[in-house]
Amino acid sequence: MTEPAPTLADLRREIDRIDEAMHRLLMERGEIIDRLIATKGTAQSGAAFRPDREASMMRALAERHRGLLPLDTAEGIWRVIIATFTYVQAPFSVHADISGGDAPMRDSARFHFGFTVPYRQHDAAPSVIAAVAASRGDLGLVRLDQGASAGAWWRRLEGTDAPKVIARLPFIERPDHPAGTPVLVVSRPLASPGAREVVLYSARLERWSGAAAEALAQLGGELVGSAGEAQGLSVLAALPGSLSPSQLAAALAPAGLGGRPVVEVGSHAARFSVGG
Ligand SMILES: O=C(O)C(=O)C[C@]1(C(=O)O)C=C[C@@H](O)C=C1
Repeated sequence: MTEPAPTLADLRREIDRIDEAMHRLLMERGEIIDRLIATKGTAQSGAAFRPDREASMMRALAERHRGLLPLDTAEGIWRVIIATFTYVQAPFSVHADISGGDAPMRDSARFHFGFTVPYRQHDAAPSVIAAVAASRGDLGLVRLDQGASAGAWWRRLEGTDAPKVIARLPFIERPDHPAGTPVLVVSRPLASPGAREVVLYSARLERWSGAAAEALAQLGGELVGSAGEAQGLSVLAALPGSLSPSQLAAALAPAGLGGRPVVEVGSHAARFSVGG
């Protein structure tokens, strides 16, 4: 005798059972977060965001994901869960540079931080960085694909107490990501060390040089920003964290590196992509 096919009501009961279990697990997750606040000392630091932990959680999610549910949805759900549990530990706002348009920045902010976290618009990156510097634990989002028109905003990150880059979004890169605008996340310097697989440096070049860009690429690095300044070019360079600033300086030498020291302005987890 073959089993009778389940009825619609049977299948809906299964869905209700799963939904209730998921909801109970989320509430249980909230209880763990409640205990974590004391262990982590969130109240003292005023900032709960741990980008290195989040990058590894998002990577694990992408690696185990299977089945009918699109990865976009699974990623979006967990972004909202993690961001909201960050927010309930210590409220923060997300400040976005919308000089290249509000829509992609709003999509990125909402996808990665949900709707509970306030979204504040700024007409340029320096104003985002100033807002972050004046806050206790806010995050700033600056677009990476605006070219020279955005100016050398990363120079505002120079100095020990100045905000720093702490993450690059999206955590899971892929073609057709629903919020795939490349964005750097800026915060006040983290109390605990963040991810350092990629370290970002601000430097001044005398001129543009293809040979320098090529040497940087051979080290596994890249120029992620450049903008003209009074004498030469201000650049934002990304370098694997295993390499030293002197290796960066040697790679950039064909471009006439100089005028001021190479300065670290932040770091983030290794970029991770799926598909494509
Ligand atoms: O692991 C932590 O430190 C947490 O605060 C928990 C949690 C999460 O909800 O999983 C929230 C915020 C952090 O950015 C990372 C992860």
